[in-house]
Amino acid sequence: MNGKIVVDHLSKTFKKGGVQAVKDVSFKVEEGEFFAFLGPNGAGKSTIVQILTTLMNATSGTAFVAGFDVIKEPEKVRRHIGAALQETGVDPDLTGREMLELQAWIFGFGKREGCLRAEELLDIVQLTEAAERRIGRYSGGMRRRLDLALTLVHEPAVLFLDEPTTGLDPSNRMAVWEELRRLNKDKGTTIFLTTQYLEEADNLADRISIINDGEIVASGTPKELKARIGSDLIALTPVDGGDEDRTLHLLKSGLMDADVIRKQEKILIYVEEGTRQLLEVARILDRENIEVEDIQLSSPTLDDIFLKITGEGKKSNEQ
Ligand SMILES: Nc1ncnc2c1ncn2[C@@H]1O[C@H](COP(=O)(O)OP(=O)(O)OP(=O)(O)O)[C@@H](O)[C@H]1O
Repeated sequence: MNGKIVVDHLSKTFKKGGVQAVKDVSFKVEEGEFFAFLGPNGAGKSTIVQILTTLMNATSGTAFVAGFDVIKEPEKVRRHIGAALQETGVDPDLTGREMLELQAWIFGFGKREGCLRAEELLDIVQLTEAAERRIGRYSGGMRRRLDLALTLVHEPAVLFLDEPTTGLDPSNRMAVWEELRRLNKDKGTTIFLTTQYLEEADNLADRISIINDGEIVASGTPKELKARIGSDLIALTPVDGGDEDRTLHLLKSGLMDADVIRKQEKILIYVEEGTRQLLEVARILDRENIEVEDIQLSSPTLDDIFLKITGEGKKSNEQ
């Protein structure tokens, strides 16, 4: 089973609107790896997934999935992948079991084999009890789990999941996570997942690429990325804006190993040990008579991470 993905200088410009959704993107996913593309709305995640799953052509560049060229050998690619995309076509009048049996038939299973496979998959995604219910009556979480089961019918070497847990409640999200981990560890399935949730990528992926505005802006293991961005964020708002330059300067020089940046009226400080550093921040503010309206300690959001990474990009370009 060759579960590798190799993407080289891939670009996509939509004729309609002239949007360059993917800009010269290159990356590799190793066989058996759990890889996540993390990015906000409109970053280009779905476009890349559509190209890799042969549903759309790239404008330039090459992509190989499971050893086959997505442009020249789309049928071979399709035979080796499973894809749970954002808009999947399931018939709401069929039951979960019927839909799975139909999918098995599409993939060339005989009747008996198809029934057995459907039974097995219903159990895996915990839908056995809802097997005889019409899909139209499934909850959002059940639909996602059925989508997942449908992609697994033919035991694909590579699984593409486009935002598989968007809109799910926490318990259903956990159930999907569990299943994905199991598939990756026990069956060695290569998983390519897109998400807007930092927590999801962090929990599941061996490696993450952060994508923004069609470009990969950072890649690494969750640990490497977190080390780069700091695991905690202190955000403070000086009263009436204060003397921002002075405050920024004092914090930068007073805090070792912290990144201090400005975001509108706030000052953001990325640190490793937030609680300890919060005390130090308070000491500096007090000593220098800087009044603040608000000070908060939290985990960085995706927005904060982009701001930091794109800010770093600018700095290194200027050097
Ligand atoms: N068929 C299309 N025609 C024209 N522009 C498109 C088309 N599909 C996507 N785009 C544009 O390409 C860009 C990337 O969209 P894409 O759907 O790949 O982003 P995404 O990261 O998957 O976002 P989301 O998380 O919202 O799904 C956006 O600016 C989008 O408006």
